[in-house]
Amino acid sequence: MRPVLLTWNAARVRAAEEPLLAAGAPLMAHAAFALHVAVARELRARRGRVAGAVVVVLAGAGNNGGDALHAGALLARRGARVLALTTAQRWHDEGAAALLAAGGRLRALVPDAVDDDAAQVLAADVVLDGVLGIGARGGLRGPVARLVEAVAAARPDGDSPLVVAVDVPSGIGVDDGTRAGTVLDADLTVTFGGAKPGLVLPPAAWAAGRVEVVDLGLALAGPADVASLGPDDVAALWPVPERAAHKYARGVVGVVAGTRTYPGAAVLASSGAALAGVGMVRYVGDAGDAVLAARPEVVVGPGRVQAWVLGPGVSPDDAAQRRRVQRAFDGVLHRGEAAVVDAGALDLLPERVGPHVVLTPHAGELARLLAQHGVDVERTAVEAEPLRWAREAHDRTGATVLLKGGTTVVVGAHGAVYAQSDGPTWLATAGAGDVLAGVLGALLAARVDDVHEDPSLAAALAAAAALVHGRAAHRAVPDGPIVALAVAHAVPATVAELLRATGTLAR
Ligand SMILES: NC(=O)C1=CN([C@@H]2O[C@H](COP(=O)(O)OP(=O)(O)OC[C@H]3O[C@@H](n4cnc5c(N)ncnc54)[C@H](O)[C@@H]3O)[C@@H](O)[C@H]2O)[C@@H](O)CC1
Ligand SMILES: Nc1ncnc2c1ncn2[C@@H]1O[C@H](COP(=O)(O)OP(=O)(O)O)[C@@H](O)[C@H]1O
Ligand SMILES: [K+]
Repeated sequence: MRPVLLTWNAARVRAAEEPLLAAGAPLMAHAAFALHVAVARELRARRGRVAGAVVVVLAGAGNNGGDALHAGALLARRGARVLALTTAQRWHDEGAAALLAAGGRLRALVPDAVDDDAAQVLAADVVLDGVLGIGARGGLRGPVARLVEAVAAARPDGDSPLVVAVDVPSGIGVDDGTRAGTVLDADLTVTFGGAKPGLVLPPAAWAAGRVEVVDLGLALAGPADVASLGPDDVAALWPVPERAAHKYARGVVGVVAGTRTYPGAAVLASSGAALAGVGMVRYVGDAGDAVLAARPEVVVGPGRVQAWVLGPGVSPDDAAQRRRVQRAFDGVLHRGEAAVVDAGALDLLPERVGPHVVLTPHAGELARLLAQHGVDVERTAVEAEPLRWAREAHDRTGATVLLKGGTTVVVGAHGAVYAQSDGPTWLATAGAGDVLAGVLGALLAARVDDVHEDPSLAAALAAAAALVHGRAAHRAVPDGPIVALAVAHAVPATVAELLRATGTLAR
């Protein structure tokens, strides 16, 4: 299983490259060699051999183009028919010379015949996207932008040719995960020295395909800029009961969710918490009958808790539930109880809280929350720059922020940032967020003391909850429609599988 994927901003990668380049390390040769090995492997898997394969290299002006041209040269030496289309006024001289010496061809894109060039690209077995790398400023422009648009339009299902992005898909926001204009969606990204944030952050990450990191021996020290937890990491974060454990020691979650008229959210949030493994779930509200019918182990009524799940299904006109949410916030502010703040509780959030409070908005809710703090931003703008706005919400509230979406972004204390893409798109269904809130509540209840000791842990737990939630959806129904309660029911087996795989067993 995959361990955590760490990513570093362009400036940090460059800084780490510098001493090696100064010492004469052949980084580009190394990068290009690894790139050609990956492409050769894909070609062999697809068509049996490299010789005779048609390879188109899109080569920009910089070193990214140099990597692609050198890899093209190595493929040409193995018998591939390689054509490089240069996309700028200049190109990497050494890379171009190597390609020509190996029998490859090179010519400039024809601005007036973009459709002809697009046809060439579409007829290839593989395309190397080496237009822009970490030196990109903004998106693709000019003829290459039109070429990529034409190719994308003719390749709606991401079919042939295989697209391999060199270092990053050209034109993505390398550090912030934005997508300015058209990007050629890759099947595979071969990235050098260390992964980049844009390869895991939405929406750019969706253009990266599978990501392979080529180790260049860079000393990338200190915390990563953005991390993406893998299944391996969850076992270390998950609270596995000790032999001496009892239910109170394992943590109690208090759920303030749902109403008598809308009990569903209460059931889903309570189920998420109970099935994630917690000492006890207390439900506080008017939907106790429905909760007990679904989950007889839940205790209905107030009492001491370590963490709250506040807000799923709490409507603005339910004064009683809103009072209960506010009472819970007293415990959060004065007794250090942790909390997951979702949906209807978001507009009751105190002005300033700590990172032991995790907000779980989707993009629309985040826009509304920011509006409460005087920041005017539309939902679509949040979707275009999730990291930026999740960070803004963290800075303004002090809370850890888990922004839900196709890729979930978490921003927490001490610069902790995670991006998780674990769930199927079927997960975008009513009530799925309520289950996630419950699962996260269970983790916070069990580990609230650790969170107070290391506030950035709340972000890691939020990322772990998103990972388990996403994998539970896959397990509930592989490749098909799911309902929220089925996701909750798949959580125990999902956790068991992750713990087993790492040899972490309860004592
Ligand atoms: N420093 C090194 O020796 C290494 C660099 N490597 C490669 O080098 C890349 C970085 O190379 P560079 O610094 O040359 O940068 P890039 O190759 O990303 O591109 C820089 C060039 O593109 C132009 N440009 C920037 N944004 C543009 C836009 N939106 N439209 C059109 N043109 C634009 C710039 O003016 C410049 O000429 C990495 O991504 C990686 O692929 C690897 O070979 C590993 C070693
Ligand atoms: N395109 C998508 N692909 C995968 N997961 C998604 C996608 N869109 C949303 N999700 C996930 O689905 C869940 C939906 O939660 P939410 O919007 O809160 O719904 P609800 O409030 O009805 O429970 C979240 O976990 C979110 O990350
Ligand atoms: K590229």
